[in-house]
Amino acid sequence: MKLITTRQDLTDCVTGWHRNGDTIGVVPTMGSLHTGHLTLVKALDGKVTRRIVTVFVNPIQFNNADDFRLYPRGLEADAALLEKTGNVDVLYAPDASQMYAPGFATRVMVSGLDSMLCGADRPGHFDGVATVVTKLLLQTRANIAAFGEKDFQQLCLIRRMIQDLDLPVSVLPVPTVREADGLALSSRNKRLSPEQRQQAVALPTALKACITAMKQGGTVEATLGVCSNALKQAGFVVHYLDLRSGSTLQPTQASDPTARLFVAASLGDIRLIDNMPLA
Ligand SMILES: Nc1ncnc2c1ncn2[C@@H]1O[C@H](COP(=O)(O)OP(=O)(O)OP(=O)(O)O)[C@@H](O)[C@H]1O
Ligand SMILES: CC(C)(CO)[C@@H](O)C(=O)[O-]
Ligand code: BAL
Repeated sequence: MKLITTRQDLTDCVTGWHRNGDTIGVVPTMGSLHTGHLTLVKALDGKVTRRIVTVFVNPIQFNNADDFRLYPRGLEADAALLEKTGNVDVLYAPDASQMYAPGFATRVMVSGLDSMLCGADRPGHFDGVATVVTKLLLQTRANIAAFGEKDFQQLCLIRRMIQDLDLPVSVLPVPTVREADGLALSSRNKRLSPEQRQQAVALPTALKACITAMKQGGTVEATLGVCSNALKQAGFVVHYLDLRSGSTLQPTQASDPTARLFVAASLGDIRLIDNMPLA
């Protein structure tokens, strides 16, 4: 595996690959890699001949300076983990000056999807995501890009953006990878204290209980209320808990076959998200 940190070296590399008839898969990440990320890389098996993992903690998608400052980082450990998996050709880890030259003034905005759920909670977040993902897709010239369903709203928004901008790349969605107790793997989990880690299991547990209650005929409003209280009792501050249509993320009913339950909630200053389909 080659570590590339400049745009020019990346361009040279992918230009050579395309000339040789290779197809390229990319897994965009913010590093501090875990099994969820490795599952995204594995999902590219048999679909492409070259694989790139990008690691870039994108400053413009953070609406909270402390969240950016405290975001877990560790490029050496990330490189060692990817090296061990043996199926990554390039780890692309640009620094901020490679991505945002002085005077950088452009934003990609996906209206509608960017202002609900996490977008309402984190103003500007999805403009930052859409902008950096556009740049990473153009820089890597990827044919396929893998994204996790753990960040389901991000996945919907990126699909919309790729379609709207005619970007020549297809999206590979990957189901959420979970710990044995159900907690979705997430880089921010590394910031949880042992006590918070125990509390955190309430997140998937409450979602599952909520889904069961809705399937048994409980009204959406009442069921969400019970679930929200369970989370508060476990020590969470709940930012949103909502049932949305799986394609457009509009509010929906339990009878909708694409209905998904979405949650964002914090333990201390650590904000976690999760989602599960009803069906
Ligand atoms: N548990 C998981 N299962 C499947 N995909 C995941 C999982 N965790 C992260 N991903 C995906 O990996 C990609 C990179 O995500 P990112 O680097 O932000 O990691 P993360 O674990 O989501 O961190 P955090 O949410 O704390 O920022 C995204 O497409 C994300 O959806
Ligand atoms: C897609 C992404 C790498 C853009 O910075 C980030 O939002 C993430 O890791 O999900
Ligand atoms: N995985 C989502 C990136 C973020 O929280 O900024």
